[in-house]
Amino acid sequence: MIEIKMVVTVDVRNFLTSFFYAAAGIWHTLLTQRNMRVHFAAALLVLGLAVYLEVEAHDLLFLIFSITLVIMAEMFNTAVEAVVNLYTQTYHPLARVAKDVAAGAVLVAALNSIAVAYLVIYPRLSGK
Ligand SMILES: Nc1ncnc2c1ncn2[C@@H]1O[C@H](COP(=O)(O)OP(=O)(O)OP(=O)(O)O)[C@@H](O)[C@H]1O
Repeated sequence: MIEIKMVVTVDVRNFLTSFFYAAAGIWHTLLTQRNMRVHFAAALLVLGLAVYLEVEAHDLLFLIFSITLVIMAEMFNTAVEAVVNLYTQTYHPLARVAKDVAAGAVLVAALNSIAVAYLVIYPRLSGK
C-alpha cells in the first residue's frame, strides 16, 4: 500500500517536471521567434472574431486545429534551427536543406490557416 503511494508520487512529480520543460519550450519560442508572436497575435484576433461572429462549434474546431498546426510547425522549425546551429555555424548544403524544409512546413501550415480562416470568417463577416 505504502509502495503504491510512493510510485504514484514519483510519477506525478515526473509528469509535472516534463510539463514544466514543455511549457519552457513554448515560452522560449515565444520569446525568441518573432514569427511565433505574429502567429499568436493572429490566432487571438481570429478566435476573438470567431466568438464575436458566433461561429458554430465545428467551424471553431477547424480554426483551433489550424492554429495548433501553425504553432506546432513553428516550434519544430525552432527546434530544427537549434539542432542545426548546434552542429554547425558554417555554411553546409544539408544545413540549408534542413532549415529550408522546416521553414517550408511553417509556410504550408500558415497558408492552410489563412484558407480556413477565410472560409470560416469571411462569409459571416459579409453577412453581418
Ligand atoms: N549553416 C547554414 N548553412 C547553410 N545555409 C544556412 C545555414 N544557416 C542558415 N542557412 C540558410 O539561411 C536561412 C535562414 O537561416 P536562419 O537560421 O537565419 O533562419 P531564420 O528562419 O532566419 O531564423 P530565425 O527565425 O531565428 O530568424 C535558412 O533557411 C537557410 O537557407
